[in-house]
Amino acid sequence: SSNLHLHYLRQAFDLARKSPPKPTNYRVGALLVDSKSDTILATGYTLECEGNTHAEQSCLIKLAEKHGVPEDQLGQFLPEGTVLYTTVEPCFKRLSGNIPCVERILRLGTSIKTVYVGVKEPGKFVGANTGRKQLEDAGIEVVLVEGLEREILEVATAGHKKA
Ligand SMILES: Nc1nc(=O)c(N)c(NC[C@H](O)[C@H](O)[C@H](O)COP(=O)(O)O)[nH]1
Ligand SMILES: [Zn+2]
Repeated sequence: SSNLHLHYLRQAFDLARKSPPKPTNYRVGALLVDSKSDTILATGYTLECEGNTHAEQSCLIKLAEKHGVPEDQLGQFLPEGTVLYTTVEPCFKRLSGNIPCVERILRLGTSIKTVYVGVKEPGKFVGANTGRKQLEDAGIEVVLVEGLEREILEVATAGHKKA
């Protein structure tokens, strides 16, 4: 139901506000949820984990650490109904050259079945984000959850100089 999605997206939004503002990225929050048991498997926000990390990436790193495996081996430990909530859609390209989160999601196989997104990525850094099609082509559903767009973008761009 949409208010359940909004409930989790609001939690992701609260996480985004913990991210240190930078002019070169967005402040994003994310959650991995087991939709079958309604359990939060991991939380994450931009720059939470060591290095130049994304919110989604931080969720995966933390959960992989919990299971004692490298991030790219996490697929086997994710329950069937795992879903990802992220305030900004997963990146498909990063100006830093780091592995994009769409690729991090795809290499886990089909364990993540749906990605719930608060807003599409603005074009500022990498132009139009084509990640949604990559996910859908791999059988992963991408759902835009409406209602927090303005707040999400305000927090995401807080480190950018005012236009
Ligand atoms: N979904 C998402 N989660 C994040 O945690 C984050 N920071 C971005 N941001 C997307 C943006 O395109 C990249 O931040 C820039 O392309 C710079 O790349 P780096 O972040 O330095 O690797 N997007
Ligand atoms: Zn990313």
